[in-house]
Amino acid sequence: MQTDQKIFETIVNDLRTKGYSIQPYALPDELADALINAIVGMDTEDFKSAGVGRDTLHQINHQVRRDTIHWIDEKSPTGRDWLAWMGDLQSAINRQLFLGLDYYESHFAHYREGAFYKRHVDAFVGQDNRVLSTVAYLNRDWPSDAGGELVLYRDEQDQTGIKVVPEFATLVVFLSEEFPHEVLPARRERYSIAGWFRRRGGKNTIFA
Ligand SMILES: O=C(O)CCC(=O)C(=O)O
Ligand SMILES: [Fe+2]
Repeated sequence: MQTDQKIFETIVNDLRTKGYSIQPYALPDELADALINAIVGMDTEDFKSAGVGRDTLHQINHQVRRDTIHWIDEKSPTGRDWLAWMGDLQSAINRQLFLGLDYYESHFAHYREGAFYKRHVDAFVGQDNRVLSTVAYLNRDWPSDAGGELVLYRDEQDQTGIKVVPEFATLVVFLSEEFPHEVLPARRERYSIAGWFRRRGGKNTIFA
């Protein structure tokens, strides 16, 4: 069992050398358990169809994504624990990479059987202040033939990508502007938390 600090250190080093990090068993068991219990215990009306694009461009596009989402806040103890843990990761990243991250937003996501999210980037150069994307998975014993993998592409040209199985407690972190990615159709219900570390009012210049 690795300590949180050790995991954060590995993530920081991965981000520095590759711009992304894939960490199985990253979330503390207790936290991941509380999160999956929270998500499964929610009513379906607590989840909204997810949109595409920001602000005025925000629209629901079922050709692009079919997940439903629920934003996480500090009202519940589990929400607080999650945001505190990601806050510790934010501090570790800022200490070593000087990204000046000052805000983290995240939502539960539920992909029903057959749901997907087509290839996209989470932020556009100069248009957004999303610096790092994060995805945490909450599916115990995900079968190898169940699909639902995240495919992370190294750049616009990459058509092969790196496949990530959405297995319980795995955490993925990557530079939002750099890595196109998609979610392949899942053959069973798929639960995750997608989130973004942001820097208000500033562009990402460190990796430019
Ligand atoms: O669930 C995943 O693996 C990725 C989700 C995603 O790309 C997003 O919500 O922007
Ligand atoms: Fe995404």
